[in-house]
Amino acid sequence: MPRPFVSSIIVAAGSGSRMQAGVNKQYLYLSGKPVLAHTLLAFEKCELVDEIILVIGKKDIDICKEEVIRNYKIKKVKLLVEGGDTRQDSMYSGLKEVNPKADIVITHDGARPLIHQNTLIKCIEGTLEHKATIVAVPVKDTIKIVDDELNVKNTPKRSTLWTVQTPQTFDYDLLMKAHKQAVEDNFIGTDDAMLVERLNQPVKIIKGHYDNIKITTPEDLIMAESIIKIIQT
Ligand SMILES: Nc1ccn([C@@H]2O[C@H](COP(=O)(O)OP(=O)(O)OP(=O)(O)O)[C@@H](O)[C@H]2O)c(=O)n1
Ligand SMILES: C[C@](O)(CO)[C@H](O)COP(=O)(O)O
Repeated sequence: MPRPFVSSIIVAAGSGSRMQAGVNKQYLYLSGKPVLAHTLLAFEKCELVDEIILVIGKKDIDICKEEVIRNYKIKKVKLLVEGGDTRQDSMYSGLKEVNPKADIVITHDGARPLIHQNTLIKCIEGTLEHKATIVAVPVKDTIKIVDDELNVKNTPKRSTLWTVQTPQTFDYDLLMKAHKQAVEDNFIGTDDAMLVERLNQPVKIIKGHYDNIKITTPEDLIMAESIIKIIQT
């Protein structure tokens, strides 16, 4: 089989309200580089990735071009796309701009800067076989289902629970079909896999790493700094 064309969509157009930084969290500095530079450099370095569609907020165009793309010489970014109101809207805006010759689309949060190279490779190779793969790690805590008044309703079996991250990687046509169907049904999900699951398409887990954290609240930045120090020693 010829080498597949792999497009990546990186969404970085959120408001970062839980970070309360006054600037989009993707431009906060982590170990001397903007968070988004770490994320983009991982995709730039991966030989299996052919292009990056980067979805950003309108107000971030200058900072993104100057402080990230130009400073860190990110050559694979084919297009900057303006994001939407929800993560799903942003992703769909990016998906519409993917090179139509793409076989596989690998989606990722701009706010997950610690993605490992071996995970990217496992995602792409796994998707050639399974059409839909998502990175996840087994849940370590006991999880409770609760009602609106915080009464515990039940305790699911922990061995069936996994915490889902990104990348989430799909056959291009499948992901496009899933997003179009979600728009038609007015369905909003918190990850791309939910849209694919609605089509009754099996989704396979790729076991990832606990340190692929999403920078969401201020303590996540401190944690990410510590993880980078450990990796570098
Ligand atoms: N309308 C949106 C919302 C989210 N995202 C992106 O989706 C990823 C995951 O979202 P999250 O970390 O929850 O980001 P925010 O929505 O920015 O955070 P918050 O909920 O704290 O406002 C982030 O890289 C974020 O930039 C996006 O591109 N467009
Ligand atoms: C896609 C995701 O990162 C998987 O964990 C997550 O669902 C994004 O959700 P958020 O509400 O935008 O943080």
